[in-house]
Amino acid sequence: MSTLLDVQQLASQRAGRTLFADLSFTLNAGDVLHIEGENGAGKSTLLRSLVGLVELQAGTIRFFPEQLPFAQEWRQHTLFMGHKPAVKAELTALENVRLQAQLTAVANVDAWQLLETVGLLGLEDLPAGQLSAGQQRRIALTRLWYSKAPLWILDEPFTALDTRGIDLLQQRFAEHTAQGGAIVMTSHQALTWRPEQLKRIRIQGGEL
Ligand SMILES: Nc1ncnc2c1ncn2[C@@H]1O[C@H](COP(=O)(O)OP(=O)(O)OP(=O)(O)O)[C@@H](O)[C@H]1O
Repeated sequence: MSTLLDVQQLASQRAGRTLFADLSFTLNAGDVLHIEGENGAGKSTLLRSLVGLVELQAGTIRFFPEQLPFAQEWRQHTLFMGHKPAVKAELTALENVRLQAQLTAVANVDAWQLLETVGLLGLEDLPAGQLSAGQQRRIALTRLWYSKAPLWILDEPFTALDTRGIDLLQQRFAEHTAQGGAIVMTSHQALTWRPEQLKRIRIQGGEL
């Protein structure tokens, strides 16, 4: 079974408070890792640490393949989505989808097809700032339908989605893992889909 991510003995502190310590896990092809914990427990900090956006107090993170230089490595290997949908309010839905594809250097993306997939056809010409929170989330999530990255790191991807949106996203997760991808995600909601290879970590008061 191929390993995509190996994390050993991570520790993180914020304002002198230990969020987590001695955190180790390995992600293999097909794995879904669900990070759970109350507000402020440190879930986002952990995901941001994995992609180098937050400094760690201790630990090692190894992405595979290892032969790539680090700066390129996680970008080519990993898709990271933070908890706020990264859309530009002044651009239309269609322009946002195209811009996201350009920024991730993916060519030949059919933006219209993506909008249809996520249920936004008919809204393509509206500025994203005039769309609802769930509709903006759907724009951001279109990346998941063309990403070639095997490892997805997703902070609260279900936020603001309705039931159909959550089902759609979980179907996409199932396809991704069936093709050998892996997912690390936070969510306050239990998954309604039961992945074959589900791992769970709960961060609570600095304990795991
Ligand atoms: N940039 C920052 N500087 C200082 N402290 C921070 C910073 N970002 C987060 N924190 C603190 O780190 C702790 C963990 O925050 P984090 O966002 O990781 O929690 P979370 O588990 O993702 O919470 P939520 O469920 O509310 O999204 C919080 O106490 C927060 O105040």
